[in-house]
Formats: sequence, structure tokens, C-alpha cells
Amino acid sequence: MSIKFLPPLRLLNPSPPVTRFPLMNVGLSINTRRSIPIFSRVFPKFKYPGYASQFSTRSFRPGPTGSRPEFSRRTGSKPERGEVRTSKSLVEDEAEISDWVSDLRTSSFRGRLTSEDESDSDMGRRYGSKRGPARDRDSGSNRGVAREGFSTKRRRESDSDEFGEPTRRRTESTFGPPRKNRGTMGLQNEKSGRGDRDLWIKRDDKGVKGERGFIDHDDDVDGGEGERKGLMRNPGGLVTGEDSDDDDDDDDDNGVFEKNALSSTGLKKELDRPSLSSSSDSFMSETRFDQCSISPLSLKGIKDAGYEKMTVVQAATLPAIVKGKDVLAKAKTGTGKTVAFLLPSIEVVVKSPPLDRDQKRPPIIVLVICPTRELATQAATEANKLLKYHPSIGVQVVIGGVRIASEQRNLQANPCQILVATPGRLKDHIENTSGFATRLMGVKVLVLDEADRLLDMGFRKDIEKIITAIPKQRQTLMFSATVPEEVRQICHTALKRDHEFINTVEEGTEDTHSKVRQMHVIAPLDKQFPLLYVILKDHIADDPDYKVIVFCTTARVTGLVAGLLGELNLNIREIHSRKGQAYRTRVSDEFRKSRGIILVTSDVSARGVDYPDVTLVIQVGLPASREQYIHRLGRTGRKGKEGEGILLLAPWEEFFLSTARDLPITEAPMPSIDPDTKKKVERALSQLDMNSKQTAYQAWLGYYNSQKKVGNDKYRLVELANEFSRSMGLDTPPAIPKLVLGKMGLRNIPGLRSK
Ligand SMILES: Nc1ncnc2c1ncn2[C@@H]1O[C@H](COP(=O)(O)OP(=O)(O)OP(=O)(O)O)[C@@H](O)[C@H]1O
Repeated sequence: MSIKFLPPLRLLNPSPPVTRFPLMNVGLSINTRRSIPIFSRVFPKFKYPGYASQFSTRSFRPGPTGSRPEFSRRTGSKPERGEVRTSKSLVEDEAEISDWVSDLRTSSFRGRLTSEDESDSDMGRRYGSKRGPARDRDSGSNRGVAREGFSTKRRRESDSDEFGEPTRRRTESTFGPPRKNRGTMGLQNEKSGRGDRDLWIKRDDKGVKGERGFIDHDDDVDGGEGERKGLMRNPGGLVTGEDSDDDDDDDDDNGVFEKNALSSTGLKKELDRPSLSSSSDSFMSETRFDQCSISPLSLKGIKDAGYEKMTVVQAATLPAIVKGKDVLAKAKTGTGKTVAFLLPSIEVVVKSPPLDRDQKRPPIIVLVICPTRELATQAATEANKLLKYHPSIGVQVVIGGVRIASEQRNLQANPCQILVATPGRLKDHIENTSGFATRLMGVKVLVLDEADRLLDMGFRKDIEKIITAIPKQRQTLMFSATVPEEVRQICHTALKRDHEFINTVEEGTEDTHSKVRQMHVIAPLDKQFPLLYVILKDHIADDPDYKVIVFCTTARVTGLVAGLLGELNLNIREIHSRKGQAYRTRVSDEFRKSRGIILVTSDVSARGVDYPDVTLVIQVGLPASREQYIHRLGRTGRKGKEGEGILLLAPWEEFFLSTARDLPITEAPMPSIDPDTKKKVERALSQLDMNSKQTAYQAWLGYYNSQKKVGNDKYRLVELANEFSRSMGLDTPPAIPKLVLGKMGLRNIPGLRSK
């Protein structure tokens, strides 16, 4: 059977020699290029050059004509098809953040950019308009315009989902475009003369079997250590712009600034293809766990957890990881990445000498870092499931929001080999917990879950610090549903040069699930609260088993929206960084188990959190990046299930859609707001306390100030903030402390009130 490889991309340097790595012993071997850096593996101090680093990459994709799914490696500097390399410097973001903090930009804002302005009347015209965004009209883009009506139609599904679970009753919204009949792909196991392998079959619209291919896997994988190379350090020491103690969260809205996610500008894919991909959403492989070289006790734990077969990302990454390779893996949301990195990490512990209980500072062997507390706790829970029959292996969690002294006591009393941590708290322990640094010198595996988030501006400094505290001689695993080009360029911060990039997202398909319908609604701010209410009411009416997540831009805005929806008698819970950890944990557990509930949250719930059966994700306002949009959306449609996503934007936020052009976000028809609903919402707004409006206003201003496209024009920013203030029912915008205005670079901007 022939194996196809992606054509090597044009390099700025001559190609390095090609090496071959066997894949799971059987049959399939793949081309790989040993990576030779083409530029210094030191953080560029001011601007990233337009080079992409060279490292071995592996892309999991079915062959175009049904050939064996390919594990292709891409080497070199050229972006993927359709990607536009960004010239944006990460340090520019940092500079921007520093500027707010150090008050350097008080008078340095540009004059008003009238060309970019959109008058109120224009906004009014857009509201209710059926026409698509400019992008669609002008470019003939493939985004469909949805059918009329905002009602949803219930549909019962008796079929099973990909995980063999009966799919619960679902509703099918009619306000998206009619879903095309798509060909599907499935994986089934077949014994071949060369060992077990997954037979991959593509079916056409009518379910008729068509193209076939194979993914090989083996039963006998060598667990040898990978090549050891030095690590890159960042000598520059980037400023993170953080000043909050709540440093493992994504929504610290002290009203001054928000953490800035990586730019998405380099990721635009000008792909000309149907808005709903004809790709497969199958992510279960036919490889059973017991076909791989996993210890019997781990296998028992896996079985008890209810896992029999591997997901595709698990099957694709396990061979490389057990061989000791560093791996950067990309797989869609909700497809089992946690087990993919935990299971082989546990195997490393199993192979290590047993813990000596009398040892004063027993080594930590596996260090897992997650960007949020919820995610860290969840990963530890999953680890404990897998460790059910390994009583001698311990897991502990260290996260912000918990008293450090109690964590210190715990670490002392219950030595663990696996530690799951959020970056800020981990750094605290490195600096303040006696003997902790020594224990970290035992680390053999470092895992960065949500790697792109951990390497962005908000966390990178902490991560660099942590990396200097663990041995260079280790294996590093990075996982995420999004791996922007910038991350590939800087991943040498932690990964060895010869790491593998394993991409399980089929070439030419979206990073989101095709079973999750994505829509956008464009409406001015004064219509957004009523619209949100209408959308929720509509969804609730259609699905009594509703489970909705509403994402807001900042913690304070989240608090405001939760308050409003609560006043409107919806069954609301809220999670954000302004809530205490005990409350967050309780609410998170409750939401996980419940139906008929709405979680209003900030980005602390955007990544990784595995709430089952979320029916709808609503994102209100500009997502921090294309990646953050994808992760938030990924809270629905997990484990192959269906879901819906609605993005509610103001007309001046519509530019976001062009940064997510590669995603099938269709225009929803405008829901109508009847006068009663309008009044009801106004009344509810008037019930909210002034303090929550004041803090939301300040946080809103801080967030959009940090969003370049909006925040660059301070005059316009203030106009918009005051529009937001009016949307809360305030005629006069709340006053903001002078100091805060100074930090935001907003002193003396007309329209702002200071105190
Ligand atoms: N092999 C398997 N078989 C069945 N279920 C699995 C398997 N592996 C993981 N799962 C389940 O799949 C769900 C999603 O897994 P997980 O949270 O690890 O996804 P993820 O890819 O990390 O998602 P995200 O990108 O949002 O972080 C979890 O409920 C997990 O228990």
C-alpha cells in the first residue's frame, strides 16, 4: 500500500536529512525530518522573524482517495495551505500590556479613525438586516445564510454516539442552514498479516462503503528514552502584564487589562470549500488499549473507567510517547487528549523505582501543568481513575485559590509521583516550599496541557521559570486543540528539537467539529441583553434537557450577565475568577451533573473542562482570539455528540469573523424581540445593583482596551464603552478611578468620568 506524504514545504534553509521512525512496529513507517533550527533557538527579543522553525511534524489524515490515513511530517518554514504568516510580534503585545501598566500611553493614542467608524444609524440599519457580513457579500465566501426563524425543532435520536453511548434526546435548530448529508468515515479493526491495524472506511451520503485505508498499530513498543537535547531559555524575560494573584485564571478583570492571547492573525485560512465540511468527525480508533504495551494494572484502571478503544489522538500519540519522544499534539476538543498524555506518563512512573516512603524528598516524576484550576482538578481526577490499581502511585494537585500552607502539608504528608498544577501556584511552591525544588529534580515527564495557552503572554514567564526548575533530561508533551503558528515557532522553549508534531485534525478540515453548528448574530450593544434572553428562552423551550454555557468577556461582565439572567428567572450558575475556589468547584460539579441549567462564565471555563452534554454555547462579545473561540465552542459536541454555538457580536466586532474565516460560522436570522421582552429585560436590568454595573463597565473598558482593533482608537473605545453603559440602563457612565484610567492610557478622553 502506498503511503503519501505531504510535499515538503519550501525551506529558508536547505532540507535536513530525512530520518525514518517506525510507527508501532508494524508496517507503516513514516518520513520524518530531523529538525535543525534555522534560527537561533533563543526568544527573539523584539520581533519574531517570519521564519517558522523546523521540526518534525506528523499530520494524521486520511488519504485523499481513500488511501491509508497518513502520518505526514511537515518541515520548514512555509505556513500550511491557506495560512497567512503573521508579522505580529508577541513582544508587541507585551509592550502594549506594559504600556497600560506603566501609564506611558496617556497621551500617545492616535487620533480618531473616522474611516473605521460605524455610525449608530449604520448599526441600526444592520440590526435586523438579513444581509450577510461584508465578507460574505464581497468575497463570495461560502458562509451560508441561515433559514428563516429562530425556533428549534425537536428531533429524537436513537442512534449511538461515537463512544457507544446512547445519544440523548436532542433538538435540531432550524435557524442554521440545512445540514448537508455528509459522507462519514469510520474506523474498524481488522487483523492484517502485518499485525493489527485500523481499517478506515469512508462512507458516502447514503452510508455506502467507499474508500478505505489503514492505520497500523503495534503491540510491542519500545519504551526507550528519546534523544536528549538542551532546552531553549528566554534570556529576555518577558513581562506578562499580570498583577493579579489569581494568576492561573483567564479572566482577571481588574479593569486595567486582560491577558492577551496570542494573535490569530497568522492563522487565517482562505479556504474555498463548503461551509460545512465533508470531513469525518470520527475520532475513535479501533485500537484497543489492551493491544498496546500498557501495564496490566493500568489496563484494569482503563477498563474500569469504561474505556476500551483508544480515541484517534490516543492511538496516534501513544507509540511516539512510549518511545520517549517529545510530542506536540493537536486534536479537536473533547477527543480524549487527557488520557493521551496521562496514560503514557503513568507508564513512566510504573517503570521508575518504587517510592521510598522513608525518603525525605521523594521525587515528582510527572509534572502536568494546566492553565486553570478546574482543568488541573479534572486532570488529577482522570489520573486517579487510571491509577485505581496502582495504589503506590500518588497524584496531587496544587492550584491557586487554595491555602498554600495546606498544600504544603499535603505534599509533605502524602508524597506523590504525579503532580498536577497551575503555573502561578507551582511557581509559588518552587520559591517557597521547602524541599519542593529538590523533588522537582526527579521530573522525567513534563506535560503542558493547553500548550498554546501556557506559552502565550499570560503564562510564558512562569512556564520558563518552571522549566528552569526541572531537569533538561526529560520528556515533554504538549497538547491542545489549537496550535497556532506562533506556538510552533516558540515550542522549542520546552520541546527537544527532534520532537514530533502529531496533528490528528485532517488536512483541509476545520479545527471544530462538523456536528457542532456554529452561527453568529450581529446586533448593537443595546439589543444584546434582550437578544441573549430570547435565544436562551427559545433554546429552553425546545429542549427541556438544555445545558447551556454563556461565555462573557471578563469576570465582572460575567457577574453582571449572570445577575441579569437570574433576575429573568432563568436557572443560572456563574463561574469566574472573582468567585472563591470552593464556590467554583461546587458550581462546576453541580453543572457537570445537571440538566436544565445555564452556566454563565468567563474564560476560566473556556478550555479543557469536560462538562457532558452541553447543548448550546453562546459567546457574548469578542472572543480573545480565534483559538479561544474554538475552545469555548468545544465545551459542546464532546465525544462525537452534536451541539450548537452562537456568537453574539456588535457590528464593530464583526471583524472577528474574518480571523475565523476557516470556520463554518453561518449567519443566523435575527431573532425578534417583542416589546414585552424588551420591557422585562429593562426591568431586570434596573434591579441590578449599581456596583455590579460600575465594575462591569470598568472591566468592559479594560478588556476592549486590550483588544488592539478596538483599543487602538481610544475615542471610539470610550464611545463604545458608553454604549455598553447605556445597554445596562445607565444614562451616565460610571466614574472610574483616575489611577485606573491612567493605567489604561485613557486619561482625558472625552466621555469618560473620573473620580
Ligand atoms: N478511549 C476513550 N474511550 C471513551 N471515552 C474516552 C476515552 N478517552 C477519553 N474519553 C472521555 O472523553 C471525554 C473528553 O476527554 P478530554 O476531556 O480528555 O478531551 P480533550 O481532547 O482534552 O478536550 P479539550 O480539548 O476540550 O481539553 C472525557 O469525558 C473522557 O472521559
